[in-house]
Amino acid sequence: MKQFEVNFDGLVGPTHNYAGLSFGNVASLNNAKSNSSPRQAAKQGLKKMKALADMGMLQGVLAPQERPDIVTLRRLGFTGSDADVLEKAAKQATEVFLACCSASSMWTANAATVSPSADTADGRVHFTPANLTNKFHRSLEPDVTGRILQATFANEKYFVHHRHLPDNEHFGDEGAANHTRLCTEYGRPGVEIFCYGRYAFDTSKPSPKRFPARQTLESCQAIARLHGLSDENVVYVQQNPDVIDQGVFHNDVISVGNQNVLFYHEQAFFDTQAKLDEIQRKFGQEKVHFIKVNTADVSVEDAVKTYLFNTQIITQPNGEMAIIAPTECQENPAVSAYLDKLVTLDTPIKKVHYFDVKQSMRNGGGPACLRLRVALTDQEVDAVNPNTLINDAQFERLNTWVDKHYRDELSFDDLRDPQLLMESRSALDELTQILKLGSVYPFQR
Ligand SMILES: N=C(N)NCCC[C@H](NC(=O)CCC(=O)O)C(=O)O
Repeated sequence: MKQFEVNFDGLVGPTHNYAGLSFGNVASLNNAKSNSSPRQAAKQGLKKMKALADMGMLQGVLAPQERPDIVTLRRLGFTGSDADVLEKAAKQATEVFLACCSASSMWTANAATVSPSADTADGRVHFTPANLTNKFHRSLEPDVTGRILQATFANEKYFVHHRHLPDNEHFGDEGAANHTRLCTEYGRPGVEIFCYGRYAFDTSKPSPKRFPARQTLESCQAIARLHGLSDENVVYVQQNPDVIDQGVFHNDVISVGNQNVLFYHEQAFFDTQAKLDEIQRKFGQEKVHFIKVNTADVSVEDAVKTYLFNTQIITQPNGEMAIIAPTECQENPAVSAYLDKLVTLDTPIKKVHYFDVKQSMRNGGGPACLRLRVALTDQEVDAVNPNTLINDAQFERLNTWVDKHYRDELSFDDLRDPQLLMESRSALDELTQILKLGSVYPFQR
């Protein structure tokens, strides 16, 4: 049996824009209202997908969502033709309107939590879409995310799809952005690490003061139950509330794991040593490489600015690990010096590849935000919808599709243009044919 980690990257949607919607996410607020380029954004994402496929990695793609979200705007009382709905919402409730235009489903690390078959009681791969309750614009995603995941992983023999957790802050869940898995090999049982920012029911416990903690312990526990994980394979780790207050809105902004490596900032966690000991104990005989980055080498501020930890650590076909980093890391002297040093140390990480994903970074989404990791056996890979896997032909098709449908520049005023809605729908209609997803969007049903 062969085993792989497949990255499913989010394809950026045609309304990609900067609306300043994410309080607690520094980049989102800093770039609010600047013009965006949906075409560049989608192409930057596709280029990263293609590069990983060219490195011999299995690479998938997840479709974006339909925006502007007319169904939600109607649910909120805007009436008339679609053009009327857009016009009225933009005028009468600008913030609500902008939230309904966000292309935020591109960050598929927040699409779901995934447990590989080696970890689950029934030996199938389990998916729970994230409810993303903390931000209104993101809370609109889970239903369609669930449909896209079901169309991508469609075989019940291998894949189980749960409904997202109850839509309430008590069960606030941000998916794989707060979940990482360590293992010896992808197809062997691993340790699933669930990170949370606060306790939902016990307010006497530590929590951030300035910015919201989006994920609760209770949501992590619910997902572990749903996925049939054994207590011996799960570790719950609280994020350090102080780093959430410095802009670490998801744990994947301050730590990332792959196989026997946990790469983290010394300030990332609460009760760090006890948690690392628990991880090592549950991991078993083999030693985990705990790669700690000290504040003296990289400050939390630089980590948030450059997304040093929102990198992907991948195991290449030759067995060596490489880091997929945003070019912001290369441009920052402290961070690039750190990475230059890291590859010379005695750890499995031997190389750094830099990618320009600036369009996404300006909304607080780095390389790791753009992908959902799914560890699969060869049989499970064969059961995935093959049209969602990137090869030369599919890359060419998607790149041409972006050129045909996407605008090069988008401003706030463009978002209310009914023509943009039509363009987006015809783009997505064609996309569901390219990826053979069936009718996943509200306008198709
Ligand atoms: N760290 C991970 N895994 N994901 C990053 C998500 C970024 C996203 N930004 C936004 O939604 C900004 C949209 C705007 O402001 O227009 C968020 O805050 O949820």
